[in-house]
Order: sequence, then structure tokens, then C-alpha cells
Amino acid sequence: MKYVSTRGGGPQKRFCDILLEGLADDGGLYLPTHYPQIDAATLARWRTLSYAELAFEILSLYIDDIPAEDLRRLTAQTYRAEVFGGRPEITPLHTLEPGLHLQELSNGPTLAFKDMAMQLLGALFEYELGRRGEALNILGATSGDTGSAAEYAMRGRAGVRVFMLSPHGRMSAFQQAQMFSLQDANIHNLAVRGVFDDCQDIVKAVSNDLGFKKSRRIGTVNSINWARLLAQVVYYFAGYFAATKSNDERVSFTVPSGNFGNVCAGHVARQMGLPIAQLVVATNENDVLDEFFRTGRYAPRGAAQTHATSSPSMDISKASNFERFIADLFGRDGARVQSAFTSPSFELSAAERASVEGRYAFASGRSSHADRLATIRTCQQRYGRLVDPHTADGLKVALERRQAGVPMIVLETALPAKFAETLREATGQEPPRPAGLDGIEALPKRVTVIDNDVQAVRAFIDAHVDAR
Ligand SMILES: Cc1ncc(COP(=O)(O)O)c(C=O)c1O
Ligand SMILES: N[C@@H](CCOP(=O)(O)O)C(=O)O
Repeated sequence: MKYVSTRGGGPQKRFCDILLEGLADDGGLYLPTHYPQIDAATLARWRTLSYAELAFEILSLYIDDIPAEDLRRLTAQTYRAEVFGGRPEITPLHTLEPGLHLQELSNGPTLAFKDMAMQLLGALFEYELGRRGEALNILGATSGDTGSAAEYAMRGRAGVRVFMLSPHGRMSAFQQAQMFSLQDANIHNLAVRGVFDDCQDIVKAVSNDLGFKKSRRIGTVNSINWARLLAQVVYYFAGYFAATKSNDERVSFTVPSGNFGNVCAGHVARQMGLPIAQLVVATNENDVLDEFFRTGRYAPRGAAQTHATSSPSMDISKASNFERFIADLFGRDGARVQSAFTSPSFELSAAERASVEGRYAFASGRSSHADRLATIRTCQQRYGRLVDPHTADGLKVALERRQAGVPMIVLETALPAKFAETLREATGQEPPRPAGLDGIEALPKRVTVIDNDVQAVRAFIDAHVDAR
């Protein structure tokens, strides 16, 4: 499989090159030249596989520069029940009522769905850097969950150093403690005076400075990196198999969304032929994506219009991965994608809007603080299940958008323990904490507060890496 930039520039590349490269040199995101098509016989065979075997099969379609036996070993080592909360299914389905399910994606080490891809990414980085005898300095941006998942996946890995930017004061106390309590020498936390989008802009600006990127060997763990999305495609297949008995059935997914990485993986699964009826995008009050799916107009917002909400990991107004979907919608017209994503906003034609809903089967909805609290309460009372604020946003929208006769799977993107304040407000109770995490907020913290300034981040990296 070869990969191309959404903006059409540069040569086609192989998987391991784009794994280490992250952002394409023309500022675009990598996509495979085409989506492999899954026929009925293959889908039937995959239904019987374990999660690790399924991951191997799907990854093999996109990775032809890692020997099969090595890839099989990496997926088997990554997707073990011990790493994912002792659950052999890895992403078990929890049925709330007939036809309405939660797919558990948050049983990994940092209690959010980011572990699903990040654990594999850590193994892939170590493998490829070892093969090349190279090192990588990862520059990442987080609104709360990517950061801790990346740091837990990369700590102690040979050849990898992490610089993680987060919006100062905007993550939950638990999320801050998860990241800032790490004392590993290869982990650096930078709290930026700004919002998540500012952090992501810095990551892209540093990556677009090609001289700096190459000399300092800068890579990325955000969903900028195609490997993140690829790993996420696997659980759409796993969720489909768990919710259905036959491959003639269809299901829909509702995905709590911010940077559009998770639902973009669902889009890829659907393009491969997975029988998905609808992909429902759920946003919080930062509803740029919902506005797009309702109106056909994409208008990212600035920091002043980006609200600090009680589902903080989705406080995003400039969804990076959205560019991948638009590249497909625009028929991979790189020049048009480039123009759209370097303009303040863009608008679809009527035919394209119809295609978003029809051919690509997207729908959307939004949720507010009051909706979130009500959904957490109702879910607990009606189904005996506590959900986190982001999953609650998904559930609220799923209940509005589900279609008769089509099972709906809501992706559970984090555990309630990460957002105790909102859970207390909704239920009056402390959410349960997995063993070993009591008192994490009181641990000593290692973090540098920094201005929203690309040059300041470059200087910090320079002070901490060997640039030779
Ligand atoms: C808990 C949680 N839910 C939902 C999202 C949104 O996912 P995405 O950015 O892939 O759209 C995030 C952040 O990515 C998250 O951390
Ligand atoms: N919500 C994310 C934001 C970064 O998204 P990513 O998928 O691009 O890594 C977070 O929790 O950090």
C-alpha cells in the first residue's frame, strides 16, 4: 500500500516512512491511495477471529513493509487482556437495551479510547526505530486524553522522547495528574497558555518547518499520524461482529467527536465495506462539526469562541482529521483540499451535501452541559451504568438519531473516573476509580507552563534534544 497527502504534494510513500514522518511535507495528512475492499467471504472469516488476529488482518492490508510474522507479534503483544482491563474481547459490547449498545474502548492503562491505538503506536515506533537505528522526538497536542495515553505508551521506550502540549488549566484534575505526575526523563509536559487548537497549531507549525523537523527528528502521536486511525479502524469491525449475528445485518455508530479522528476511522471502515448504516457525529457546545453536517458550511472558530465545557477533551473548534474525510468527498482533489483548509471557511455544493448524508451516511447532533448531566443520570437510573461526560454526549445524540431496526453502537470514549467533578454534579456520588489510582492528584507534578508561541516551543525542544 502507498500513501498520499490530502493536499496532493510530494511522492507516494510506504507505511513505515509515514509512521515516522507524521504530517506530510505539504502540510496535508496522509491517506492510503485506496481503501482495500472486504468481500463477504473475508468478513465471514474475520467474524471468528480474536481482537489481536483481527487487528493483524486489517493492518496487513495497509502495511506491506513490515514482515507478516513481525506484525503478527506486535499486534499479539499489544492487544492482550492484561493490558485492557482483563477483558479478553478487548472492546466488549455492553447492551443498554435491545438495539442500543455501548462499545467499551476505555479499559486500557489511561482509561480512555486513545489507548486502543496508542499502545500499538508505541510498539510500532520502537520496532521501526530499532530497525533503522534512529531516534524520534514526538511533539503532540492534547485536550486531555491523547497526552496521557501517549506518555504511558512511550515511557521507557528506546529511542523515543515526548513533548506534549496541553491547554493550561483546561483539563480535568485527574487528566492533569495522569500526565504531570510522570517523572520519566523522556517525557516533557508543556502547559500552553491557550486552547487545544493553539497547541495543535503549534504542532503543525513546527512540523511545517521542514528544516527543524528533519534536524530534530520530529514525529507525531496525534491522529495526524495515519497509524493512529488505522488502529482505530479495527474496533469498528469488532463492534459490528459483537452486535450482529450475520453479515447481512447493518449497524450504526455514534461517536463523541472533537478532532474527528475516531469517526474518521469509522468512515474508513465503511469505505472498506463494513455494513455501517450511519456514522453519527456527536459534539459538545463546541459544535463546528455539527454545524457542518447540518448546513454544509465548515467554519472553524478561534480561541475566544471555543468554550471550556464539562466534556473538555472535545473542546476543539478546528478538527484536524476532518481534512481526510473532505479529501475523499472532493475526490482526492489535492489543490481543492489545500484551498479549503487554508481558507477561513468553506461551503459544500448541494450535490456534495447530499453525498455527505447519502453516499457517506453521516449524521450529527450536539449536546450541552444540561444534556450531559441529564444523560448521565438517566443512564444510571435506567440502565444501571455510569458513563463519562463525553460518552454521555454520544448517548444523548444517539437516542435522537437512531433509526428503527438498526442497532446503534455508542463508542464509550473514557471512564467516569477521569471526570469526577461532573459525575458528582450529575449523580451526587464519587465515580469508582480503578485500583491503584487513588490519590493520584496529590502526586508531585512535573510540567512547564509556556506561552502560546511556536518559537518558545522550538526553543524548549532544542534545550532538551541532541540536534546532531
Ligand atoms: C474522551 C474523549 N472523547 C471524545 C474525543 C473526541 O475524539 P476525536 O478527537 O477522535 O474526534 C476525545 C478526544 O479526542 C476524547 O478524549
Ligand atoms: N481529544 C484529544 C485531542 C487530540 O486528538 P488526537 O486524536 O488528534 O490525538 C485528546 O484527548 O487529547
